[in-house]
Amino acid sequence: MAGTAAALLVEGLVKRYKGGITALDGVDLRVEPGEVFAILGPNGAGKSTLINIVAQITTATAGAVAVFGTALQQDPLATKRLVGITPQEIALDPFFTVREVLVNHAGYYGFRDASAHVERLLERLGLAEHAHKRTRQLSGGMKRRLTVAKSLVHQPPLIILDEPTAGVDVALRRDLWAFVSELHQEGVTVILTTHYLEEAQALAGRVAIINHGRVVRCAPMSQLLNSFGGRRAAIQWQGGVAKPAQLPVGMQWDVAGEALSGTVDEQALPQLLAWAAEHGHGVRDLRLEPPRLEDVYLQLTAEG
Ligand SMILES: Nc1ncnc2c1ncn2[C@@H]1O[C@H](COP(=O)(O)OP(=O)(O)OP(=O)(O)O)[C@@H](O)[C@H]1O
Repeated sequence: MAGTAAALLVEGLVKRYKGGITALDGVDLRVEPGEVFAILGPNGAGKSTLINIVAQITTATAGAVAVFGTALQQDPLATKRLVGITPQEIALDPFFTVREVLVNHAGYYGFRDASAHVERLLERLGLAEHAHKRTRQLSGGMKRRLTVAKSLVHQPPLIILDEPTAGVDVALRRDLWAFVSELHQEGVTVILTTHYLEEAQALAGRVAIINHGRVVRCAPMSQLLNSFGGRRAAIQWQGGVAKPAQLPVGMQWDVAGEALSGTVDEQALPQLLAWAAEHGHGVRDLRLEPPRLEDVYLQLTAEG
């Protein structure tokens, strides 16, 4: 049923490395065509292992992977053509020029005349003026751009970006994500990992949080944020206020006694304001922010 096939289907995936480390401990995931899907988790959670299995850099100990209905184990070559993967570690041949890297990579996928697409990628990723340079002459950020371009040279319908913005400056991060959004609008399915949670919150429609090789939560972003009861709150008092004996959990009193901030339970805030009114403490400023992915993430990964 090609029409209803998931862009990526992962079932019961297990990976045990030699030496006994279980990096994936039974992972199930289904990413629909056209989604932007974030896979998040602490260092060592198993994200890269999962991506490396899909990229066929490493093999699974157990479980199954299918891309747009094609089983990786049955047809590894066809699967490879359907996915473009930007690995976390940059590995580029130092002796080729930027343009050669892309043309050669297109050739590897059987594209004889990929020049128009290669030129478009060079242009769009800000690499055109560096196209004649050997890769060893590139800055880290430029290498990162080239790695992304390389993963797109065969025009795959699914792209997987493993921390594409690790160690790159703000301008490039913004640029890369704008490009990813463009690809998404063109219908490409995007799976990404990042430790910049605000970026994941802005981009992804759904999120899977992985910890210790297991999916601890998989949900639409809005659902995940709404499930978190806490709100970020910051209060400034009119003048100094002595710290109350019972402070709401998750809030900090500043040293001067003029402000209170932190993550507060929804019920605790009215109680705090009632306490302030009772004691005649005026509120100079009160700010409430919607929950952040970071707060939900920290809660879920701490429980794991
Ligand atoms: N080639 C390998 N041989 C042995 N153990 C490995 C290998 N690669 C990864 N591991 C281990 O598997 C576990 C998962 O690592 P993985 O790189 O998949 O995590 P990650 O979620 O991508 O982490 P990060 O956010 O740091 O990139 C870790 O304990 C790691 O040390």
